[in-house]
Order: sequence, then C-alpha cells, then structure tokens
Amino acid sequence: MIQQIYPSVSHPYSYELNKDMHFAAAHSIPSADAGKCAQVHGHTYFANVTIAGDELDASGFLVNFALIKRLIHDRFDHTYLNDDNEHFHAQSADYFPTTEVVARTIYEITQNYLDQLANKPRCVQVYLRETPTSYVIYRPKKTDQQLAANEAQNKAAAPDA
Ligand SMILES: Nc1nc2c(c(=O)[nH]1)N=C([C@H](O)[C@H](O)COP(=O)(O)OP(=O)(O)OP(=O)(O)O)CN2
Ligand SMILES: [Zn+2]
Repeated sequence: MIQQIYPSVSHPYSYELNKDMHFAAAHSIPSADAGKCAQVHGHTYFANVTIAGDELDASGFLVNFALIKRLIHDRFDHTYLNDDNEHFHAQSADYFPTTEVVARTIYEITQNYLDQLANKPRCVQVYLRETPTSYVIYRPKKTDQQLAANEAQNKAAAPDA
C-alpha cells in the first residue's frame, strides 16, 4: 500500500528512487484454472517502481517522478487490461493479465523509457499489489555484462579472495 515499506533489492548503484502509484483496472484471466478470476472483475492496483543509477540529469533527477506516473498510471488507470493487445493477449499464459505479467509489463514499459535517457537509470524492482492479500515482485535478471562487472568489482575489492 502507499507509504508502506517495500522489500529492498540489492544493486550496485549510488542513487535509488521509488515511485508509488495506484490505478483502477479491470481484467479477466483466460484460463480454465483461474476459477472466479476468469470472470471480468476489477482491482485498485498499488505499484511501487524502484529505479537506480549513478548519474543525475540536468535537473538533478535520476528520473522525474512525474514521468514514471505518466508512463504507468496514465496508461492503465480505468482500463480493461485484456483490451490492451500491445501488452496482453489470450494466446500465451506469459501474456495473460495476471499480477505477475502486469508487474513484468510495468518493468518493460519503464525500462524502455529509461533506455532513452543519457544518464541510463535502471529499473531494478516492480512491486505490484492486486488485492489486500496478494502481491508480486518482479526483478529483472542481471545480464551477462552486469554479472561480469559485479565479479570484476568484487575481485577489485578483495583481490586475494
Ligand atoms: N499467482 C496468481 N494467482 C492469482 C492471480 C494472479 O494474478 N496471480 N489472480 C487471481 C485473481 O485475479 C484475483 O484478483 C486475486 O485473487 P485472490 O488473492 O485469491 O483474491 P481474494 O480477494 O479472494 O483473496 P483472499 O485472501 O482469499 O481474500 C487469483 N490468483
Ligand atoms: Zn483479479
């Protein structure tokens, strides 16, 4: 929920920002195993997006909080997720509008935007609460390049280990 403390994510960056948002949306899960969730119903989703980086932009921002809200809240608020065929469809479970898939989609939209910025911030965690008792955390896997950089950093910190 907004103003709650979220699970922390480890990363090598100096700055970390968190943006809380909420949006109302309807969905249905197109699976015979989804039970009552196969019927159209709605939620007030709470999302927390964590962004990290080492460089600030000309405004002294890692990224403008307001832009993250525009990207996510304005895209999904008062929508029927199943109608958003750019992100969701019924042909593959990886694209059903489940909490897991919506969390991953929020990551993808955010990171695609961040990739265009000169200071190259990274989205390191998306926390998405669908109901008072259910939430998902999506964390992107580290790329081979990031794993190699981490290893080099560790070696430099403890060369004899
Ligand atoms: N792993 C997932 N399981 C379920 C998802 C999902 O997205 N990922 N979604 C649903 C339903 O869409 C539903 O919105 C949420 O279900 P649930 O947490 O069971 O909701 P309740 O309010 O009924 O929970 P209670 O704790 O029993 O009150 C189902 N599963
Ligand atoms: Zn639901």
